[in-house]
Amino acid sequence: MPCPSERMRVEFWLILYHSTYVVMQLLLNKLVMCGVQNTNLSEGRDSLKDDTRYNQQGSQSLKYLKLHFGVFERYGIPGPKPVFLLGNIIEIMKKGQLQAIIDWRKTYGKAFGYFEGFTPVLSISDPAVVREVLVKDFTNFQARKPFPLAPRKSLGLFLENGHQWRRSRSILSPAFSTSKLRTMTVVMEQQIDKLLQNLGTQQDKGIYFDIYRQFQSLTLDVIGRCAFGLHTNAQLDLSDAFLNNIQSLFRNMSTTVILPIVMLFPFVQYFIFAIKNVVLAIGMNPVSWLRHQIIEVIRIRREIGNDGSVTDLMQQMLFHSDKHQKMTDREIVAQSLTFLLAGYETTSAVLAFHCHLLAKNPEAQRRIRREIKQLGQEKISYQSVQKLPYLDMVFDEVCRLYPTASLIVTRQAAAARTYGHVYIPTGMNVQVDVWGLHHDTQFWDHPEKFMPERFSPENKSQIRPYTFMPFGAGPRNCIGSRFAMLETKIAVARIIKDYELKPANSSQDDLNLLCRGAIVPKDGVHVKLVHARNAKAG
Ligand code: HEM
Repeated sequence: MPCPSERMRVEFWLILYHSTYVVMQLLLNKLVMCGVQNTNLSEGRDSLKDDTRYNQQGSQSLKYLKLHFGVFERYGIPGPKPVFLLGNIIEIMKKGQLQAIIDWRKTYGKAFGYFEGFTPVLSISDPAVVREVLVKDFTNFQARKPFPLAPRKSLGLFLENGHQWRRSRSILSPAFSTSKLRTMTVVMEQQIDKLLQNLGTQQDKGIYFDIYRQFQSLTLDVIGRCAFGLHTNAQLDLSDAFLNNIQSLFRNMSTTVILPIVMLFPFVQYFIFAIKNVVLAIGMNPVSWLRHQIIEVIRIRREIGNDGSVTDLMQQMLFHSDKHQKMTDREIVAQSLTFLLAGYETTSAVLAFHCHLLAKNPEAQRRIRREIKQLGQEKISYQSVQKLPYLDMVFDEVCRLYPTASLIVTRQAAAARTYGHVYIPTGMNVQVDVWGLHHDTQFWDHPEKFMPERFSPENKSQIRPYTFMPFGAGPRNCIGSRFAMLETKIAVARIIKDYELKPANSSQDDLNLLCRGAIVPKDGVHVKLVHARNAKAG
């Protein structure tokens, strides 16, 4: 049942929709094509543009819209019936995007179509089709689904497409090489020391506290320092300006009223950009604040120059040896923002999900602790964390149960394709339903149970390819996956070595989840820490 505030939100949107409808009608004829361009469904050989009915009636935008909203029906793709102009946005807003997709998958199966407002999306959770889209036929699915409200220029790696994406990916990939990661681990370890100090204070108090908040500060300090040499101090100072601006950016993302409007009427973003530029110019926006900080870092780093002593992401962008590979300041700002946000949000959620599941599974904690003991005096570091096979299994199982980035594995078809029974029209947006794949009883025994043994070396080889993808797959997979795994494993190993995690409420089996790009624990993860030497021996 939606809570009253959610209901009020839905009602607010309906009223807003009706009151703007008349105005929209006046604008529709001229502007509908701008919106349609956003989905690219009108571009391509067998798309709507080639549809004979569209050609006869294309000049009449209302009839065009009917064809647009009939795309799945026309191609025999099952899915929830879209409401004219609203698509399936009401259900998405009522339940949240993740829950809506989970429910639709139960009804319509492994390939179904829905409308994110105006944008048609084909959800896929058939591993054979997923393999084609993400890997084998990647050249046809290089682009991501457009993100409503994405800036028009300087998108950053996550949203870039085509030549720009290839260029950025080739410049940025070396920043995550094994030797660079080894260097970054030293910075991670220093920040994890601070986390442990903070946890020590919480343990002394003997109270339940939200450990997710601690992880948000940790991951910001880690990515800030490892990637840009930024001296954020989010762990020791909760009023750290970086932390506050990033938190308000994500808060705005999940509560903004603008996003659903743009989903319904993509052309509205052209007006919003004009307003946004004014807002940015007067510096009232967290993005604007973050941009200014990054510009300042660029200035300082240029002044210091490249003495070869720092080899982070910023250095990679500023001082690339190949002059054709040098990035403009505008590009550097966009890439930096992308990495700052990606590094902060996903990893902190994954750390929090680890604590939630480990707190409920004390035997798993004991096994990790025993494994760490076998390291003897060896410090938990880049090398030693690779020698903890059970921790690896736990990491995979946590990411299977809570694939925090499952809603961002999207692509757009450059040309139409048919794989088995699944037809993907030109320009169609494809959402790989990672959550559905990770929780499918066809591929996993008791998928809702926490069972790290599924990922033991013997069992791992039995896992069907493309049913487990916490970091996506193919050439566009997560560029920061090894960085995130290292940070998570070192932090979890250090915590479990010293502390036993106790769940705040053992009867609360399911976390409330919130989708705001990544899937995060809505109300945090509340635990209590008991010093490991006082915990019951296993
Ligand atoms: C546990 C933490 C993380 C998870 C679960 C995660 C997951 C993902 C997923 C699922 C994708 C989309 C892949 C696809 O479409 O096939 C992605 C893309 C991306 N991730 Fe991560 N990520 C994590 C941490 C990070 C970190 C720490 C960074 C940066 C240091 C990062 C930077 C990026 C970027 C830039 C992309 C876009 C890649 C492209 O389009 O070429 N991620 N991530």
